[in-house]
Amino acid sequence: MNDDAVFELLSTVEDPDLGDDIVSLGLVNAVDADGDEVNVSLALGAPYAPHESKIANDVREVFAEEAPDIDLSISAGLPKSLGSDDEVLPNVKNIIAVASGKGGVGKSTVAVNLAAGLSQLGARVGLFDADIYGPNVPRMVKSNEGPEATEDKTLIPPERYGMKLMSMDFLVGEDDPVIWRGPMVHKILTQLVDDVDWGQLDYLVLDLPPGTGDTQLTVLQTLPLTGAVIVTTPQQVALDDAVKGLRMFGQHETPVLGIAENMSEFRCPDCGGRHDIFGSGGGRSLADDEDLPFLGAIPLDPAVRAGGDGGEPVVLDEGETADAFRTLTENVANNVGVIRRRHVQTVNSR
Ligand SMILES: Nc1ncnc2c1ncn2[C@@H]1O[C@H](COP(=O)(O)OP(=O)(O)OP(=O)(O)O)[C@@H](O)[C@H]1O
Repeated sequence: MNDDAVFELLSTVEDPDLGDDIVSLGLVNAVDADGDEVNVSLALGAPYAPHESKIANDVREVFAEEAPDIDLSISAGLPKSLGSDDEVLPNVKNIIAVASGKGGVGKSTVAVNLAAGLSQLGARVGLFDADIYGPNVPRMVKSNEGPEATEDKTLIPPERYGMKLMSMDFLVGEDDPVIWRGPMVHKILTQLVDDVDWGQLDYLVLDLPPGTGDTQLTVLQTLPLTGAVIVTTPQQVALDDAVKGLRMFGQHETPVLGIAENMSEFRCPDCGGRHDIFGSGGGRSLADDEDLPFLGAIPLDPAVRAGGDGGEPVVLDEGETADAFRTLTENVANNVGVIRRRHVQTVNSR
């Protein structure tokens, strides 16, 4: 088989999001056909995202049907020319910030379950609790041990549920009130990023503090974010604040991966009824109004709080709420993939 024949087969594989085939979109980095052996390198940027796995599977299927004798191997990754030349976190493929306009809407809960969900899919994940004023991620994953410091003062993050963890909570006592001024926020955040040995990661999930203050600004200015997930509850006050968060990311040209609606409906374990305690559908209509993806609705479920307090993310369980978190995780990963592939496509079509 020669390169042209390989390209012809590849051009029958459609991208599920971008509405064209992978060859026309420029998503084939390279083809190496040598007799019965064919290597294909695809420009995929969101490891374990279901839609990107589907693209790779579709390629395998086309070869299995049309050229069953070929020994096919597929590698995936962004072309080198597009790889980040950022000095900051060069071994981290994607950085996802989880943000909310308003406090208490479940942003940390979503960040923890998203990170655990990505890890459950098979990805290499880091979870960075950047909520310096109220770091509660360690409790939500029951991580009692802090990082270890090596001789050259690098911090080795502890691991829970396969995720590498870093939190302000490891550096200050749990009950110490933290009062940081702007420049200190900047210094501590850059240290937490630079001095930590994250290793190779597919996704680093950041739990930002609520609102649009110093920390958010510092993160936007210092970290090469892939995109942001905005968490809101369905009621109007939360939605109004979520819009402010959206605008902040817009001003810094950070893509928004979508809107997640938390504490959606309450499923009463006693009467079996469904109650909209904070209203309903607000997250979805915000997403529609802003022309952004809706990532999913997480029910108001006592198991979520118990999971948070008990240190076991609900996404790792069974049931409807766990399924809702899994759907959210998959949608986030798929949208990371869309951002990555669209970038490849744009650069290729220049
Ligand atoms: N879907 C849910 N069902 C039930 N309880 C929830 C749900 N989501 C979050 N909670 C609970 O609500 C509380 C607040 O959640 P969380 O700490 O994640 O919010 P936050 O937006 O990160 O808050 P902060 O503003 O302090 O950063 C926690 O006790 C959490 O367990």
